[in-house]
Amino acid sequence: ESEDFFESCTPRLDDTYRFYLNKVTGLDREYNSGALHIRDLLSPLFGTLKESVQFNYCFDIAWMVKQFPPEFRDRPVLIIHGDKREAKARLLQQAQPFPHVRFCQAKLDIAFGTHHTKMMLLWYEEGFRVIILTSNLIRADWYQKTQGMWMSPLFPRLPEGSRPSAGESPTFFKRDLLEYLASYRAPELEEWIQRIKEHDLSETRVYLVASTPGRYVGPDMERWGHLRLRKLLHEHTNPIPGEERWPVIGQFSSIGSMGADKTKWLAGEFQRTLTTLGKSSLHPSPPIHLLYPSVEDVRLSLEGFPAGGSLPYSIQTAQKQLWLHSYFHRWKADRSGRSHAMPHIKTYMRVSPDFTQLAWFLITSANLSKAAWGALEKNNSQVMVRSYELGVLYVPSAFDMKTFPIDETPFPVSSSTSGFPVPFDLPPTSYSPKDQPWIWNISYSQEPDTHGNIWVPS
Ligand SMILES: O=C(O)c1cnc2c(S(=O)(=O)O)cccc2c1O
Repeated sequence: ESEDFFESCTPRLDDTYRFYLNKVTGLDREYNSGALHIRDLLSPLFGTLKESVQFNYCFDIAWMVKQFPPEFRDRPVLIIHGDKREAKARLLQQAQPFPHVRFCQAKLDIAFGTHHTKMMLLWYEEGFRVIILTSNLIRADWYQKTQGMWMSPLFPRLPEGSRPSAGESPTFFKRDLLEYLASYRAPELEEWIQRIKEHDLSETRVYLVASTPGRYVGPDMERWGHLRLRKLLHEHTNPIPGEERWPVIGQFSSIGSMGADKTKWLAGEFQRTLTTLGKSSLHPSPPIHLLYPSVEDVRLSLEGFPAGGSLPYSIQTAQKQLWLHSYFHRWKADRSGRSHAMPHIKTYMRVSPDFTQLAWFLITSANLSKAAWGALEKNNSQVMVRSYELGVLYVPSAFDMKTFPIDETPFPVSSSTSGFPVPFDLPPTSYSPKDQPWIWNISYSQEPDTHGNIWVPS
């Protein structure tokens, strides 16, 4: 059957978790075995493309078109973006030479909201595939950064006349994806909602964790953002003896305003979510490790200081929350050969005290920000979400396991392990007293970066 054909001749991919890193230019080949470039994702080896949708934040349309193989380069592409006014005009102008590229502007009616969601809907002759990822559609995001993705199986078409609810997965991924797409209330997405209804998504083993802008009350509060994550952890994980010693890890590439102290959001509602395990009413305070690159990590990276152009932590925000930086750990990823490939991936997880097991793992577009995850308001009777975000949650119960063993040597990829390929080194490395978090709008001119340059933002 076509899936076997494609799986057999696609690059040898571990397809237990379907979690992949982007290829990084300049690494030993072993560290890119099992990693994927955008041209791999769009290759005929994964399907005979008919049409696609690209949800993203930042686009280089001419570069994107070139990533499709020649035989698919004129297939219709729908771009879902959040640009308005002049930015929208510039984006549409980029596609002037490409009549097969169309646009849909996502509604952003709440201030400071952005369309961060990164997803590919790929409609093939053979069926349908979904990819949820962290990379923008620009060359720099696919060159020398650490990025990740979840790639769905090939979803076959349902037999004619199947009920729309057919093809549902044990994780209700089909219902949840359709509800997310419906939340755009965009006419251009109607035909895609219909197409997905006609396919069998039953092999999906991840839960969708999405954010869509709005103010939510009552049961709607648990549909999006961190309260959605809390609900999934409550329902689909189990309490662990000694769970107060199981650290939480948050890893991200940008940081919003967290308030004057940790009780305002991070150690309050957000920590309550990240420490949820099953229906235990305990509210443990396990260690929380936050991974965000230091100035030295950026200076010594493959890209050098320009890597910091995608780590937009501003001095205006940082100076209001110096308390946050005591949680920070460096970006160190020798296990994937990516210690010098700055992270644009975002991951959150709960690990065992000896860092050999996972209680759950999330890859998402969501950075450490209230805009992305949502914040409770009105005496906790309402939650406000500003941005579109999208990620997938792995829980052991969806893989008939109690916990995920961690694969400490994920590269070169090998089909033998059943371990989860956590992309960075565990345990995390705390900042040294001299380390400072990378801030993108101040100067660094004391020591040159790997390219011999200094950083003087305009
Ligand atoms: O991937 C994204 O969704 C995303 C969003 N925003 C970014 C910004 S900024 O809009 O916050 O200034 C600055 C640099 C990189 C960014 C980025 O990579």
